Parts: sequence; structure tokens; C-alpha cells
Amino acid sequence: MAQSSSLEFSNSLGSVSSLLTRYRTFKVLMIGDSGVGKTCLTHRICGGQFPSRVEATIGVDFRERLLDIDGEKIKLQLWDTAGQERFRKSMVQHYYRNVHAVLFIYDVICPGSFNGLIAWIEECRQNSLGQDIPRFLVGNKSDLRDPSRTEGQVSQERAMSFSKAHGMMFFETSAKNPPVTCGTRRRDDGEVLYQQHSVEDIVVAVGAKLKRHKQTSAAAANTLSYSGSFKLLNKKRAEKDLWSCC
Ligand SMILES: Nc1nc2c(ncn2[C@@H]2O[C@H](COP(=O)(O)OP(=O)(O)OP(=O)(O)O)[C@@H](O)[C@H]2O)c(=O)[nH]1
Repeated sequence: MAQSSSLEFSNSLGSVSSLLTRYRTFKVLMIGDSGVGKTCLTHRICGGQFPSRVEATIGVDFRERLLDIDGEKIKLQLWDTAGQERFRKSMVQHYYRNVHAVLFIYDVICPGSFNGLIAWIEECRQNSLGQDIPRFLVGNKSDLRDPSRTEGQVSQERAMSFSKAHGMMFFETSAKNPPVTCGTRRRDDGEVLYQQHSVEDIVVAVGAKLKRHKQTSAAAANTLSYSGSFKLLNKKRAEKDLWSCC
């Protein structure tokens, strides 16, 4: 399968492109409740497509996205982690090692997943993720927003205030139907209802932020790519019917 999702670390791992071109590699963690769309967003970022069928992530799944930010080659290594507690337990420490950025993802029509962010922030803290690590807040499934109602949806106002309080950059998008460019949805009287970002807005923001990050981070990340010899699973299961949301 192109862009195979299981990644086996070994001394021979370095991808051909990495060997031919020097990329600064950054490990980016995708975390959030089960069903918020981490896998779909990861696919969209890395492959450009919305997967027709997804199953609950078990353990962790990897995808990579190469970027050129102002002439510098950057590789985002996205770690799509399992949202379901029982599929994470034994592996959590691996996730948090040598992390360079975190995307906290919630579902805009599932306030429960937004409330759940506090627990994810706490997990980061418990795993010694420094406050200096860039953090991004991403509201997904904006295509399902219903402008005519407020209940049962996470308002952008609330999300923005949360992102400010936690030092995160805020985005709202849809892995399924992302706007091509950043767009503003207005009411007939012109009042702004909400803004949507393209997936590329997010990718570029993450890349640019990491590019500015201290050089030593890249050195650590490159070590990560070529050392060690362990296998992380990417088994998926058809458990999506367990996503009882809100
Ligand atoms: N309408 C809509 N549905 C989406 C979007 N993103 C994901 N979904 C759907 O939401 C469900 C869950 O998506 P996943 O990407 O598997 O969610 P996850 O966060 O990876 O879930 P876990 O692997 O259990 O942690 C699937 O049915 C997707 O088709 C989106 O932007 N819009």
C-alpha cells in the first residue's frame, strides 16, 4: 500500500528521499478523543485524500509529509495515536519521546471531545512534555457545523479563548471537505459566524513554527529516525460504532 501506515524502526529505516535530501525531521503528535478524526486528518495532510473507510487506531499509526518552508526541507512525521484508552495503555511513553509539536484535535460538533482536551493536556504534562513544545488546537469536522444552531457545537469563541489560555495556535477545518483557502462564513447581515482553515494552512503553520525551533531539536529528531529497533503496531479494528459522541 502506498504510504504504508506501519513503520518499523531499524537501522535501515531512513527513507530514500531522506538519504538523498537533507530533511529536518520533526515528530508531531496527533492526540484527542476517539472519533474526532485524527486518522482522517493525518491522511489528508499526508496523502491529500479523505479515507473512504477508517477503523479505530490501535497503538499508533505513522505518516510523513515533506515540506519546503522558504527553501528549507522539512519532514513532518505525524504520529496518529489511538484515542481509545484501551488501545494506548502500554505505548504512551513511546509517543511522548522526542516530540517536537502536538496537535490537539477535537470534533466541533462534539463538545465532549472539546472538554476532553484537558485530560490530553494533563497526559502531556505527566509525560514531561515541556511548555516550550509548540501546540496547536484543531477543531475538525467543520463541514458538519450548522450555522443555524449553537447547542451541541463548540463555538470558535470558546475554542479561541481555550487556545489562548493554553498557548496554542488555533485552527478549524474539515478533513472530509476542507476549504481550499482560509474562509469566513458570514450571516446575511455580514456578521462573522466562523472561520475555516485549509489543511495546508495548518501544515504550513506547523512547519514554519518548527523551522524556527532551535536547531538542536532537529538533531534529536534525526537521531530518532535512524536509531532503535522497535515495532509499533498499526492494527485497526472496525470499532467505530463505539463512537458514541455527545
Ligand atoms: N463529516 C466529517 N467526518 C469526519 C471528518 N473527519 C473524520 N470524520 C469521520 O469521523 C470518524 C472517525 O474518524 P477517525 O479519523 O478514524 O477518528 P480518530 O480520531 O482517528 O479515532 P481513533 O482512531 O479511535 O482515535 C470516521 O467515520 C470519519 O469518516 C470530517 O472532517 N468531517
